[in-house]
Amino acid sequence: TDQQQHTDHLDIIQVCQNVIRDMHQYGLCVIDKFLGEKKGLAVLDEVLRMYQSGVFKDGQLVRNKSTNKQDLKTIRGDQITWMDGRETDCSNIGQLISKVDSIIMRANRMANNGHMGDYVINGRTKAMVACYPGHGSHYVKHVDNPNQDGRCITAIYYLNRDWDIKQNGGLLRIFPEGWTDQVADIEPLFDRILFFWSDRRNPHEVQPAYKTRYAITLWYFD
Ligand SMILES: O=C(O)CNC(=O)c1n[nH]c2ccccc2c1=O
Ligand SMILES: [Fe+2]
Repeated sequence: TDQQQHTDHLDIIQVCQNVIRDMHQYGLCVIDKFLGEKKGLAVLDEVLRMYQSGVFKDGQLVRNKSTNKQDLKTIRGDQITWMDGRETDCSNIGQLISKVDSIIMRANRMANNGHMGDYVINGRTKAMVACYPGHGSHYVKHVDNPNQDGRCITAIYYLNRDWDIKQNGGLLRIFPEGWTDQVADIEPLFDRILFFWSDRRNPHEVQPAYKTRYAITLWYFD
């Protein structure tokens, strides 16, 4: 209905204003209930089906001090697969990607007074679907784009229902440059999306996860 389209349109504008404000103030932005339960579950189903089909590349081997003993054991880190969202039976992932695209592109236009970091976003990577298989799999502290490879915004959509950070770990901790002794702790909760500047302003780490942890990441270029 055009009433529904009207409210959807207002939602998008509201979301874009939040993204512009938070990116300008904090260099990061978290939005919950991004797709809504129904569409979020549809995306999760497609990711789980892909994971079962074995298309994910095996995560790199990570040496990991085991919790109790000091001996080093190797565990598998993140397992990933790349997709453009046009694959068969992945239309919901495709719709997610289009929604993130429209928000980033619109926010970039709306913030023409350089409030989206003075970038002119003109493209993005494919979508990287990542699975941390649990058993302590993690990602060491890093910067996504340390050497000006063109990526300026990281967008991560999380798919983890009933995630209990105390039991399951897998916290994303960002160490925003310029924040003295403060960090941003982001739980990888279902239907949550996170945006942050991809460069040295946002070193971050994925803390050890003890339950399978899924996320879809897009990097936008300027
Ligand atoms: O999942 C998260 O909360 C954050 N995740 C990351 O920062 C992250 N960053 N860079 C990567 C590069 C290759 C494969 C996986 C990754 C990866 O999960
Ligand atoms: Fe990262």
